[in-house]
Amino acid sequence: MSEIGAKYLVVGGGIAGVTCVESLAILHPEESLVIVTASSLVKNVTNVSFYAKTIVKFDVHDTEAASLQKIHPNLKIVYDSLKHIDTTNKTAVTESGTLIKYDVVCICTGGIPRLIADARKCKRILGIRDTESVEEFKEKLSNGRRMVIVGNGGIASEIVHATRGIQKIWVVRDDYISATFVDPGAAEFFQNTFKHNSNDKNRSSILKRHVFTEEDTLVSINKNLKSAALGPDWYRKLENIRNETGEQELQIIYKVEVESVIERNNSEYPLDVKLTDGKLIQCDFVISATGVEPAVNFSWDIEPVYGKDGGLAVNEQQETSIKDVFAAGDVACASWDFSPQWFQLRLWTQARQMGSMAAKAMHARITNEEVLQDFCFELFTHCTTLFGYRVVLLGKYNGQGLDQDYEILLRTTPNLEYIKFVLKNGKLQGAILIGETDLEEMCENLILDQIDLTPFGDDILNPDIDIDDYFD
Ligand SMILES: Cc1cc2nc3c(=O)[nH]c(=O)nc-3n(C[C@H](O)[C@H](O)[C@H](O)COP(=O)(O)OP(=O)(O)OC[C@H]3O[C@@H](n4cnc5c(N)ncnc54)[C@H](O)[C@@H]3O)c2cc1C
Ligand SMILES: NC(=O)C1=CN([C@@H]2O[C@H](COP(=O)(O)OP(=O)(O)OC[C@H]3O[C@@H](n4cnc5c(N)ncnc54)[C@H](OP(=O)(O)O)[C@@H]3O)[C@@H](O)[C@H]2O)C=CC1
Repeated sequence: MSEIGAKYLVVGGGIAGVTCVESLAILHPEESLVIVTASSLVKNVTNVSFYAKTIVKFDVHDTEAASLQKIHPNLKIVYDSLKHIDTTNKTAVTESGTLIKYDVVCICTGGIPRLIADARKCKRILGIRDTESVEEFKEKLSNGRRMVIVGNGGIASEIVHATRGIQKIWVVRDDYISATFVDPGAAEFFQNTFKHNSNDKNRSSILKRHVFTEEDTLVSINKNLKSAALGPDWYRKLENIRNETGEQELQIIYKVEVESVIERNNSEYPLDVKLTDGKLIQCDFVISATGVEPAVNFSWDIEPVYGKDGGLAVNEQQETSIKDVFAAGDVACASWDFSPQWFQLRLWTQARQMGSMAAKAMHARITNEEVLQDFCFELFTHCTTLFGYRVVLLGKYNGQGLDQDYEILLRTTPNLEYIKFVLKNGKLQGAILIGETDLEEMCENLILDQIDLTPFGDDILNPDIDIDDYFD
């Protein structure tokens, strides 16, 4: 067994692990650091642009792990998987038997797709996580005639938008699409893009503005995982794939789940998918885009506390229940008392923020300093692209956790923009900004400063009034 030692140990080469390494390189370049990564490619963030103080957009690429050595002269890279961690004696052992002694460790092992139940017995049910799974999906796409997509979050929305030349049956358990990210109004806004060409320059801008209340609007790695999770733009690889079947077709089936998937040998289609409403769909394969499971795929001398979602419970310093063991990214379950406008969603942004926070806290532990939680945890922010539109989500954008006690202010211009403000007691709690709204910074300020907007009434979203002037 080979043996190495380091002050800092980071496990996982996804965005959380790499950010942790990069931050430690800045905070403590003279100290020894080891990263254990199962893949020679790690994630790298570029083109960081700030829409506002906490609203950040960036690109994510694969890069050779060895390139990390350029930024950290004392970095050692172990190309292996963590097998066991002994938190009492502060040692970690990898699959091929390397023993690593550490002072502080950060677990960044990410997540794996949480698939529908029958996936265990059927190879035609696919999850999407990494480059390998996309390759398999591409192969199925180019030969398939009909696919069923299950789930109503980011991956399902992107697949529906990006795929062509195959029949798509999208099975969602909500009564509107893309429920993880948007509300029924925004879903309708997106669905117009299925019917109209959003690039049509002659579209008429009909403007609607209305104050809604809740009642009005809302119905109410593991060891086999060799590379990190994909991120923005992964679906572009799918855009040019067509098969011989011709026209694209999309059918959305609402308020149902998949009851069972059965393989058939002597049938036109190899799969029978039975839905909870009794309907039977025949198809070539099923995409299960049904969320993420934290990947705690190694053993411990002492089990740490887990969060409700199976992730490693971490406090505001990203430390687990075991001293000197930190965790960041999809594997972690945020278990502190959140600020009113923040909550956890497993996203690039949060993996990066947690990786950076963990590095600061690990450094503070080694140097006996105190560190406060980073400001970015004050406000939930997410910038993405859905159905070809820029989408910025801020704070409690869907009224999450606000009970029934909030108001919605909405402005929408079909095919152009959809703006939703969530207000409680006259103060902005969250916002959905779809399109080039240019309202990000103003919304960020209004949420963070909790300014009473009652005096402005509906003018806050009046397109003829430059609301920024009020606050200058
Ligand atoms: C298809 C897809 C599209 C996405 N699109 C977006 C998007 O548009 N915007 C967005 O914000 N987020 C997006 N996400 C989510 C985002 O990719 C994740 O939240 C983020 O990558 C998590 O980073 P991570 O570092 O925690 O985990 P991962 O990226 O999963 O990295 C974990 C790493 O740890 C390694 N590992 C696992 N176990 C071990 C072990 N025992 N020993 C050593 N190494 C190990 C893995 O091989 C991997 O390299 C998307 C996710 C998917 C799957
Ligand atoms: N543009 C972006 O920002 C993107 C982000 N991602 C991220 O990647 C990760 C994986 O994406 P994804 O898989 O789409 O996960 P998400 O968590 O975004 O969405 C999962 C969806 O599946 C539904 N679901 C869960 N279990 C079932 C089931 N048994 N039957 C039917 N529906 C079910 C969930 O419903 P319910 O909410 O009711 O549980 C939810 O609508 C997530 O962390 C996501 O945030 C992925 C792609 C794009």
